[in-house]
Amino acid sequence: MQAELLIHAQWMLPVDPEDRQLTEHAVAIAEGRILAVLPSAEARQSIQAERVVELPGHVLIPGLVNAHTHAAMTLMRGLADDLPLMTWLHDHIWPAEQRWVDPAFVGDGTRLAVLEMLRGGVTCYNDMYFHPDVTAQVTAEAGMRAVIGMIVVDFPTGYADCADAYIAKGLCLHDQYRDHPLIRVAFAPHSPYAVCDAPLQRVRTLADELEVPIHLHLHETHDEIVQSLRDHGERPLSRLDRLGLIGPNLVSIHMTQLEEAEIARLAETGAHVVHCPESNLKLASGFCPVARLLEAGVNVALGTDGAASNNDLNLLGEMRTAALLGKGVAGSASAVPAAAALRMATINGARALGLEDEIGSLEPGKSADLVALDLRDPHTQPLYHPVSQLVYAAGRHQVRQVWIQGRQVLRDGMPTRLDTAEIVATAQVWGERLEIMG
Ligand SMILES: CSC[C@H]1O[C@@H](n2cnc3c(O)ncnc32)[C@H](O)[C@@H]1O
Ligand SMILES: [Zn+2]
Repeated sequence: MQAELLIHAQWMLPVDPEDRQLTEHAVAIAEGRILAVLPSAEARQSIQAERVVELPGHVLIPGLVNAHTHAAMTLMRGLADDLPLMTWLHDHIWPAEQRWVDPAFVGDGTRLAVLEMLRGGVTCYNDMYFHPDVTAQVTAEAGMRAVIGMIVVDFPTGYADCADAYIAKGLCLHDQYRDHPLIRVAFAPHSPYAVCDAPLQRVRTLADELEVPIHLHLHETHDEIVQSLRDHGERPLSRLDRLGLIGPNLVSIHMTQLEEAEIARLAETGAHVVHCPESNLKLASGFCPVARLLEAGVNVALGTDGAASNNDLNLLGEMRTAALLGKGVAGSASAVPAAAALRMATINGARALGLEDEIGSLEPGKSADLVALDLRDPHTQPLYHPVSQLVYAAGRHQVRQVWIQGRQVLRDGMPTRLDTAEIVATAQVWGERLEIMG
């Protein structure tokens, strides 16, 4: 068999249906796709490769999927800490966005986010932010994969002035990226409290027509439920159900407030949940019942949320937090085991975004989106189970090599297509501006 690239790793976690932990295996790649996953000894005999990479002491995993973020908010990292959601949003973040967010802000903030995520082994992210055309362009230039939100809110911003205008701009973006190999789009109405019934119904119709996901914040806090009961006489999930939005293309973010019947409804309709444990902890929003959702058969993915409420875009850290918090919330040490956390950060994210056939596991036919971490550091030794070291002990500095569609975007810890010094210097200029102008 001929391959362009053959990667031998000491350990491999393919995130296949059996959750295998492989030793001394190789991945053969051609035209950006995985041709085969096989024992290294066999690969050395049967595969003629143009390039061979040896990774002793490394674990090879599928690229991580950050299933919910606001990439450009990296420029607001640390701007308003230690506040509850509504104070944080209304008194700090939304005023700062009205003042500062323009295409230049989004371009520079997204570049910083893409750099941070690639260095942390994230190869695909699901975004919701203003000027998504800029987010898409910066991401594609960096060779990264993303699902870009066609955002909708009822209020005017520098990006659009009413819900119909947001939708119109989103549809242009959809047309622009129709056949792009790395960029997909999804509808991203902010939340049930920021979008009224008519545009939500329009989003549902268009999402069905275009076969794209609907990505929105949902049941993030107890206050959101109280407000919906007051304004609509029903809980947000019930309102969305009545409007026809609950189904297999719904990607619901947060879900910290859930009753048993609601969990059953999510399972029955095939809706997805994205758990953002660190943002939920930092804003004291509540606890997503991850173990109960998984048990009920709901697909649960993982997201960081934006860097203004986390404050990093570290999906390795998010896996660890999800595994630890999942046990605490369920009152069971066997809830959300390491392998489940890894599934949430890979294949479950891919499934939520409609990319399950393309990414999320190391299986023949899928895109070669791969991450290698060096586990020879003292704090990941000795090694009994690679998945345990990966989820409970490894850090982002151990991410050494990253490929997306077989193209190397991180080599020996250094980005191949981004200028780190320039991106950091630009972020510092924005920091000074935001700090001085208030
Ligand atoms: C319409 S662009 C996205 C919008 O969402 C805001 N945002 C960031 N994090 C959260 C969160 O956890 N809950 C609700 N809204 C959030 C962001 O600042 C943008 O305005
Ligand atoms: Zn969010």
